[in-house]
Amino acid sequence: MTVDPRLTASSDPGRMTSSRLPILLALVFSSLFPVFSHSNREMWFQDLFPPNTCPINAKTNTFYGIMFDAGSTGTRIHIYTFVQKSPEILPELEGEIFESVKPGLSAYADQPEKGAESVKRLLDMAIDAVPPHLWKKTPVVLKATAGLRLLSEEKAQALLSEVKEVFEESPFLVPEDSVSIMDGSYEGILAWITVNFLTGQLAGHNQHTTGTLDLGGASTQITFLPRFEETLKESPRDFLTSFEMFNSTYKLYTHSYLGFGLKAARLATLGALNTEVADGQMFRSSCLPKQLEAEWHFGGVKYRYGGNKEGETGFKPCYLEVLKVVKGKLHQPDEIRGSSFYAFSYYYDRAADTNLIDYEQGGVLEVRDFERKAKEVCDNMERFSSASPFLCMDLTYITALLKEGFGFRDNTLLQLTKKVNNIETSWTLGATFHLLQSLGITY
Ligand SMILES: O=c1[nH]cnc2c1ncn2[C@@H]1O[C@H](COP(=O)(O)OP(=O)(O)O)[C@@H](O)[C@H]1O
Ligand SMILES: [Ca+2]
Repeated sequence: MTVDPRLTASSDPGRMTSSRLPILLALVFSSLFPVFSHSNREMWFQDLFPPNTCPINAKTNTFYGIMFDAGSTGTRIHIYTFVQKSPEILPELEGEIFESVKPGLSAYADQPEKGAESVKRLLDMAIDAVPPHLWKKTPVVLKATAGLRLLSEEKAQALLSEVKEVFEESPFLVPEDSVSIMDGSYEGILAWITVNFLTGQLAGHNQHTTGTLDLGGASTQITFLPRFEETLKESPRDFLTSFEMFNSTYKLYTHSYLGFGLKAARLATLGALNTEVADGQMFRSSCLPKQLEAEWHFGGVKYRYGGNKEGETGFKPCYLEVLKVVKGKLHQPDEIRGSSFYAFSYYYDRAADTNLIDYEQGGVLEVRDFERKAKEVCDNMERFSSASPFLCMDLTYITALLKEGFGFRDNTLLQLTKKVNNIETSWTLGATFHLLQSLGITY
């Protein structure tokens, strides 16, 4: 078994990223709202917060937003702190407290109360982190992604309503719709907002925004701002979404492919996705070590899997297996071939696991680096036997997804990033902006 490095990184309860982003964020905010001056300072507030709550006479104050990411492999809490030092100065995103638990909510499909308990444990951290006098003004929201999308409506609803109860028993502000399954297109858009906000790209006129690639356990998203008319014309209608934030409208290309997350892809490669699993049934693959036989739990189901005892193993046969999962299944927008993208989640984790990038710093890779590493691992499985038995399959899937799925070139650049200025590159920050905007919360 490999240790998910994110687990160790996040096992320090109450870790507060000490980062302050005053300069960058003040820059971003002021460019987003360039007409700011003492006399028209309401201008930017009106965009972020409705005028009736504009803190024109507010003194220095801090406000918080709590966003839960109920992912397919884990549940995470992000507690964001914003500081507004004076009415003349724009609020700053001061920091983030981040913690996670495994497994994700969908693993509690048959025990919704237990699932809600895992949320409660994380929420208790927020009770410690947010000063009591601000509890009532601090919104708490949970958005679930692909894990819950794959459950039956009934099981998903049971989990969500247990979580809602936990929220309602808490001292925080519980907005309407505080617990829901997020639409896949929002997942992509909000991650794009987060990354481009944190890197200061939203400050200009959308000239240099960067596309984002998120590879979750159960689904994967691709999002970018099209530059060419062709892309707008040639893309399926539901891949293009207009989204308003910070007083700008972004017409983004975004799509979430359900069942194409890394762990769902393992099952698809094994031929076990969306099938009734018979008792004791064994799923074999040339992407796994020959002698391997083991069990794996995902989404509340137990799978038995193993290597091709007699048959072939290695990169070539593995690539052919994986290709069946992606070939012809994804839309390939021409314009992305020459662009560079930010990539995170499992792209990051697997690159870090195999020393393609530094775990803390991240790095820049070409698509072909994943292929090179996949060959190295798959053709020498015994050398990598201490790592996850799925390492070869995962790297091969990432290679096939990028090349044959999305149609990236071998030399397309990927910026692997886990954090920007000490803030997690997660859709949750974009979602928190959206939340604050809709609630008109400032302190
Ligand atoms: O806040 C975060 N920052 C960076 N990576 C994250 C964060 N939250 C989750 N991840 C990454 O997301 C991946 C797991 O995907 P997830 O469980 O969210 O599945 P899903 O998106 O398909 O529901 C892992 O690579 C994990 O490290
Ligand atoms: Ca996710």
